[in-house]
Amino acid sequence: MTTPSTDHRAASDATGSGGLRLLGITLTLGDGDTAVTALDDVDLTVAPGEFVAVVGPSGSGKSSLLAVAGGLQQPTSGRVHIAGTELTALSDKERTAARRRHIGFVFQQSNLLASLTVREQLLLPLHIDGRLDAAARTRADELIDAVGLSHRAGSRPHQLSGGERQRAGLARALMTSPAVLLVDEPTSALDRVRSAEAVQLIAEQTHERGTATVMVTHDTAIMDAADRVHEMVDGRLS
Ligand SMILES: Nc1ncnc2c1ncn2[C@@H]1O[C@H](COP(=O)(O)OP(=O)(O)OP(=O)(O)O)[C@@H](O)[C@H]1O
Repeated sequence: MTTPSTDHRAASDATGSGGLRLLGITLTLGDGDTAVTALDDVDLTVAPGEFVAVVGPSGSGKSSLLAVAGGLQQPTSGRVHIAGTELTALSDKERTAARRRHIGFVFQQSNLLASLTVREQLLLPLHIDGRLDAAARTRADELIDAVGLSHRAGSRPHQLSGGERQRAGLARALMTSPAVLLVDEPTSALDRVRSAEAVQLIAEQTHERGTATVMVTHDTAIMDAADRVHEMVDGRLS
């Protein structure tokens, strides 16, 4: 039997200095006759500073992959390592804390808080962590500018278009420079120019800040911007 310290070393070795690693991930959803193998023995390593795109038909398991990689869903078997920690070995409470600290999510539904302005959405996570300083405020303003929302910094979600809400969600996810960034089809509500800008921003932040980024997409322009493209078919990644 290994000691906790040995386990920790093993976890660090699996990801080097950070990044994301999925090892032998299987996810079965539903029971009995209706059981579906959403993920079938998936291995994926994304190094810090690497931008990986995952493409595949509807129902192939792409959203399940992001949910497991981000600790939102425990796999049926296999291990997830993020930033030197084995996410799948943590308690629910520890996993929630690790998720807040290390992972940025950009989902199609931006999940913005209705009562906060765009700028407040970005500052809130740092405020909760007691890390809200002048540098954080400057970074918030830079990111709001980078996603083209400077004129909307004081607006609340109901005053924004769908594309603007998505861009605010992207800026918020980048705010804490997460070790791992998980993006679900970020461009569906964006026009082509905005979409290219959003992808460019994600690629830049990935490379500059050493983020391990996984983006699920159907968009060939995004595939061109990615360092690597994997295909998902019937829960298997190739
Ligand atoms: N709660 C659930 N219970 C049973 N099966 C599920 C459940 N959620 C998803 N599935 C099934 O798991 C498989 C993978 O779904 P998933 O949402 O990961 O695919 P996807 O590639 O993201 O699809 P899309 O591109 O349409 O969003 C599908 O066959 C889906 O029907």
